[in-house]
Amino acid sequence: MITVRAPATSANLGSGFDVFGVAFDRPADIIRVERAEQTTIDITGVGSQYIPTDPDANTVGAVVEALDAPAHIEIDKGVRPASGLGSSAASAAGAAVALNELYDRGLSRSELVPIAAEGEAVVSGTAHADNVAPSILGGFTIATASGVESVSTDISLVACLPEIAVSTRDARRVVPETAQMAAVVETVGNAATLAVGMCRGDPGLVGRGMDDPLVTPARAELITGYGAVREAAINAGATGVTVSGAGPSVLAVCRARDQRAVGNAMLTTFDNHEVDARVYQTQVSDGATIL
Ligand SMILES: Nc1ncnc2c1ncn2[C@@H]1O[C@H](COP(=O)(O)OP(=O)(O)O)[C@@H](O)[C@H]1O
Ligand SMILES: N[C@@H](CCOP(=O)(O)O)C(=O)O
Repeated sequence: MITVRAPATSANLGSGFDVFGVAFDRPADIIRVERAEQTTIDITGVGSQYIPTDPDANTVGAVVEALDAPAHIEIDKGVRPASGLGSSAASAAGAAVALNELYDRGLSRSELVPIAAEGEAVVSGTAHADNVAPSILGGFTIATASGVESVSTDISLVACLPEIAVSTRDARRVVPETAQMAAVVETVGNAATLAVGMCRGDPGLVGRGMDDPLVTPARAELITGYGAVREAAINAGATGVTVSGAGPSVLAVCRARDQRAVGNAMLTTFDNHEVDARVYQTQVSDGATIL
């Protein structure tokens, strides 16, 4: 049996829609795989009652197909589904790393990224790799059609998960199909600023580079209290705030000393809007580990 811990992730980071991602130190999914004639899936943990065990509908099933690696797969969910924290991706990433090891396929971590992304196509309709890349490689990742880059960095994060479910498939439907050139120029500038900030470990630059006029405004509408939560986090010291992935989690970047205040401000503000929430104080961390 092979056991892998695959971390939650946050994709987009505002200006990097479908491209940027970061790995968290927690929460994480635990994936156990054993060789079998037929693929079967058992699921426990947070939100497991909402996740299909049919391999054709579960993200890990697509990974089994792509690696031709039938197995009995146990998924212990630490990452709530429909959270904006890469829940479906964590399972796919963990399965890719685990099955590659179990069947001795010899693929590199980078080669596993497009394979795990096939799982995302099952649930959201698009094989976007911006969650599976950091869950497999760790750090801050840039996933494009021509490959994936990863840098490790020391950046503090606060992710606030409200008790609202937003499916990635639904949240992709509100993404505008066209964009004004001025908004594209602004976004490119912000994305470049963010990438430099990650490389320098500078939360001020990362936060400044998170602003996004293209996708985030439409997604923010799906999250009760988003505007007020964002403002409260900034007032508490966050250097940037955006929708995490497709939502409903809200992601803040800050200095380590401000993490607690930022998290409390976000929780209190969701509570003022009668939304229960929980907070993860985390930092950009390593990718999947074989235990
Ligand atoms: N292994 C899995 N883990 C989590 N969700 C899964 C898995 N396989 C399929 N799903 C389905 O994917 C959807 C959640 O994925 P998604 O909407 O992308 O949310 P998230 O942002 O949490 O990844 C749910 O409908 C869930 O049933
Ligand atoms: N780029 C994707 C990311 C979805 O992330 P998730 O954590 O919500 O699954 C998108 O924005 O649709």
